[in-house]
This record gives sequence, C-alpha cells and structure tokens, in this order.
Amino acid sequence: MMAKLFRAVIMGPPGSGKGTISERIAQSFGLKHLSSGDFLRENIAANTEAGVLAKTYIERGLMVPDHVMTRLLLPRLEEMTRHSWLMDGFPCTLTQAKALNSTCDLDLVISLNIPYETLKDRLSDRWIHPASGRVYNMGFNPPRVQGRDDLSGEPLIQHDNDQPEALVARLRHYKDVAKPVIDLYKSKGILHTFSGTETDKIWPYINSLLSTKIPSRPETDTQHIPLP
Ligand SMILES: Nc1ncnc2c1ncn2[C@@H]1O[C@H](COP(=O)(O)OP(=O)(O)OP(=O)(O)O)[C@@H](O)[C@H]1O
Ligand SMILES: Nc1nc2c(ncn2[C@@H]2O[C@H](COP(=O)(O)OP(=O)(O)O)[C@@H](O)[C@H]2O)c(=O)[nH]1
Repeated sequence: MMAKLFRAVIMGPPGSGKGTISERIAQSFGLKHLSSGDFLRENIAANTEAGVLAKTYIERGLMVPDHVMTRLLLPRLEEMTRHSWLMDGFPCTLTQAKALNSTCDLDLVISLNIPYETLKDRLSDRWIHPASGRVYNMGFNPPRVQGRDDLSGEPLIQHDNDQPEALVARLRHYKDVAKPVIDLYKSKGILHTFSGTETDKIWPYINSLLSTKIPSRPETDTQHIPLP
C-alpha cells in the first residue's frame, strides 16, 4: 500500500528562518524542499519566458506578479503528485493560496513569528550565493572560507534589500499580504505558529509536531526509503 503523501507550507517574514528550517525538515523527514526563490532562479538561468519576466521584477526588488508565480509553480506541483513536499516562499498572497488550494490539499502550514530586531540583525549579516540561493550568516552558519560558497567556492554577496533601510518596508508588505493567507489557513485548522528568536530553540517544537504527523528519518539510517 502506498504511504500517505504529506504536503506542507512554511511561511514567515524575510529572515525568519524559512530556508534554514526547511532544510532541517527535509533532512529529518525526507520531504522534498521546494523553494519559490529556487524555482525562479532556475527559470532565470534557463531563460524561460516566465524566468525572463520574473527577472525584471526581482531586479527591482519587487514581488513577481501572482499570475507569473502560479503559471510557473502549479505545473511543477502537478508533476509531484506522487511526492511529499514542503514549500517555502509560496504562497505569499491570497491569490496564490487560492490557486494552490485548487491544485492540492495541504496537511500543515508552519508560520514563523520572529521579532523585528532579530530579523534586522540576521538579515544585515546574511550572505548569499546568488547562483544556488544558499544562505550563510556570519555568526550562525558562517561559510568555511570567509566570503566564499562552501560548495562552489564562488563569492558570496549581500542583498541591498536585506539592509535595515529596506527591511521595514519589506516587513510591512509581508504583513499586509500574508495576513489573509494566515487567516485562511487558520480557518482550515492547519496553521501552526512558532515564535522565538533562535532557530535552534524553535526547531525541537517543529520537529516534535512533525514527528506526530510523519515518520522521522534518523540521520544514521542509510537504508531509509524516503517518503514518496
Ligand atoms: N511567492 C512569491 N510571490 C512573488 N514573488 C516571489 C515569490 N517567491 C519569491 N518571489 C520573488 O523572488 C525573489 C527571491 O525569492 P527568495 O525567496 O529566494 O528570497 P527573498 O526575497 O530574500 O525572501 P526571504 O528574504 O523571505 O528569504 C523575491 O525577492 C521575490 O521578488
Ligand atoms: N543568528 C542567527 N541567525 C539565524 C538563525 N536562524 C537562521 N539564521 C540566519 O538568518 C538568515 C535568514 O535565514 P533564512 O533561513 O534565509 O530565512 P528566510 O528568509 O525566512 O528563508 C540566514 O543568514 C540564516 O543563516 C538563528 O537562530 N540565529
């Protein structure tokens, strides 16, 4: 008999730890980590029609319009009917959430609630490998060689919109667009909110919640068959 599929979304403001926690969930539970930012970067690199269009927005520090995001992501999700996944960065708006709703039933939504001061400190110290989207933080998870990506050795960069001057506007925007999405998931009874200032302290709570929903994948278990 086929194991039940598991579909989850992780939400939170910029710098709340979505990418960091998604990686931990993917490792511990064998879910595929899907990231809207990674999909966009892949499409930009491959020069697809949607990628070319998306690039014009991202370069200006703007959100990509809903119809571009849904055209890009929903077909990819439809291809994954036999897989369990965790989506990071999508949906961001109510329109995106409704479009996702019409494609699949979510089992769980994780919402990260992190104080502004913490976000500001983390993001001003966030370094990114632009080609892959890998992120580092000089205190929390520094690269092995300063200023260089661990895997490719290529230079790391900082985004202007991670600096405190841009952050206030980004957060305000996040709050406005995310609120109806959070309300929607709350009304469906699938929203779980985690608050705190340190990922390492939040992680055990997320881990134990997920352990009640999906079988865990011990790191030492090399024979493990990942979730479908
Ligand atoms: N669901 C989405 N809707 C609209 N635009 C999106 C969406 N997801 C990503 N984007 C666009 O792609 C860009 C890169 O996304 P990505 O998630 O990698 O980084 P980010 O903006 O630094 O987000 P965060 O700071 O939350 O990690 C975003 O700045 C935005 O322009
Ligand atoms: N100091 C500190 N940095 C963290 C913590 N958790 C994540 N980070 C860093 O904060 C930045 C934002 O995290 P990220 O996972 O990219 O968040 P996202 O924008 O929500 O995807 C990155 O540079 C992370 O390495 C934490 O608990 N403490």
